[in-house]
Amino acid sequence: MYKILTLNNISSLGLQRLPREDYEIGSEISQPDGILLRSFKMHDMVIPDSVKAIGRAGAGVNNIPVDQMSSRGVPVFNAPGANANAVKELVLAGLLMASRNINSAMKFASGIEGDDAAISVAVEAGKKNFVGSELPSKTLGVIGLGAIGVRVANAALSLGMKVVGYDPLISVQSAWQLSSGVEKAISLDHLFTQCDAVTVHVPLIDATRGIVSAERLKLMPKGGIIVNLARGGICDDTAVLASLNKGHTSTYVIDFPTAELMKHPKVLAFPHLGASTNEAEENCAVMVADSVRDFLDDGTVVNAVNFPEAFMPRNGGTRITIANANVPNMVGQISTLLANAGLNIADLLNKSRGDIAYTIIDLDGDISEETVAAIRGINGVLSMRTLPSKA
Ligand SMILES: NC(=O)c1ccc[n+]([C@@H]2O[C@H](COP(=O)([O-])OP(=O)(O)OC[C@H]3O[C@@H](n4cnc5c(N)ncnc54)[C@H](O)[C@@H]3O)[C@@H](O)[C@H]2O)c1
Ligand SMILES: O=C(O)CC[C@@H](O)C(=O)O
Repeated sequence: MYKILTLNNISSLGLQRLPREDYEIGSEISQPDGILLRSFKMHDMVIPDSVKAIGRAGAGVNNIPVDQMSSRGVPVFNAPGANANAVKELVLAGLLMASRNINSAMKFASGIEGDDAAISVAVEAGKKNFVGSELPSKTLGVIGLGAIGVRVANAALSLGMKVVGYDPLISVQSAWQLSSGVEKAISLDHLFTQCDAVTVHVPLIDATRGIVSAERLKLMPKGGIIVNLARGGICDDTAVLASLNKGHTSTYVIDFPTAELMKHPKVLAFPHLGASTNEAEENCAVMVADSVRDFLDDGTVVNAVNFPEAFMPRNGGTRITIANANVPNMVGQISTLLANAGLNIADLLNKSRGDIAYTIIDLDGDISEETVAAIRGINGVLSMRTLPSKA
């Protein structure tokens, strides 16, 4: 029986992927084998040694101490692309709200008093204050062309916008999905110079912190719109507020409000709503529950942010899995210990990613406690699991 601790509400459709005869799930579980979460901040939490896998029902993993988990040989799974459409739709909503002054116009409308005739007069007199502009007359810059950025760029093109993209690390899959109509910016500065609106879709990491800076905001034409549904910190909020106050930037659409941002009239603050659709919550929960279950049951690794992909069909015998530092002769040392114990290797898979290597070995016999301890004792082994044979 595996124990799963949930740190946030996880869609029941996802939790149903973990059969109750094999999985105990709850928010108060001690010594869990796995953790499922959404935006819970794990950095200040003591993560029990019992934890073998962490599943983030979403895209961003900046709330999880991924490096610490890597050093313990614990994979962190996420749900790539599972909420991308939801975020894309809210980005488009934000762009439309900003370019048509929808928020201020609605506030104006809801403040009108009087009978129907008076309202009609006030509406017709007041609407001139909210004249907007149409998307096809504008250029959108998309920073980060991953699951969300590609969808935003393609959708904006289909709405008639000119679209300029920037992603020096774009994946082959994203490059295939990106419309050929999206122009490539040669640098971030190049992008800001050309764009009336800029939207960010990058993870919050050292390299992306503050990339929307005072200097870059100045490169944009007057009246620009900034959209940040990625993470607080990617835009320098102080610089954006200064630009709003000068009238250079017209609107800041943000999914990560702060006290200062919320009170600003030119800020459209959403309550971290990008992924909050039934569809996205279900997609994320199902995807990540499947990854955690496949890892706990079979040692399979799919959609981990810190481990290589690894899948080997079960051959029926005992399976061992080992995560170790990606240095020479680890597999050699492991197989020597198995041979010394008289164990035959029926099948073996070894993959690496960055500093981590991961090995799955199916054995013809049962492994003893002594051999497990000897493998765990090899310098560089981060974690080891023994999975019982499967009929
Ligand atoms: N508001 C929400 O509810 C919500 C929902 C989902 C995701 N997000 C945020 O959006 C981010 C992106 O999500 P995604 O699903 O598109 O992720 P993704 O991994 O598919 O895409 C991220 C892209 O950023 C690119 N990138 C990385 N560093 C870069 C840099 N320095 N400059 C330019 N590009 C860079 C990568 O190459 C990749 O293509 C997540 O990390 C998360 O923080 C927010
Ligand atoms: O879980 C959520 O509601 C938000 C998730 C989102 O921020 C993500 O990074 O996927």
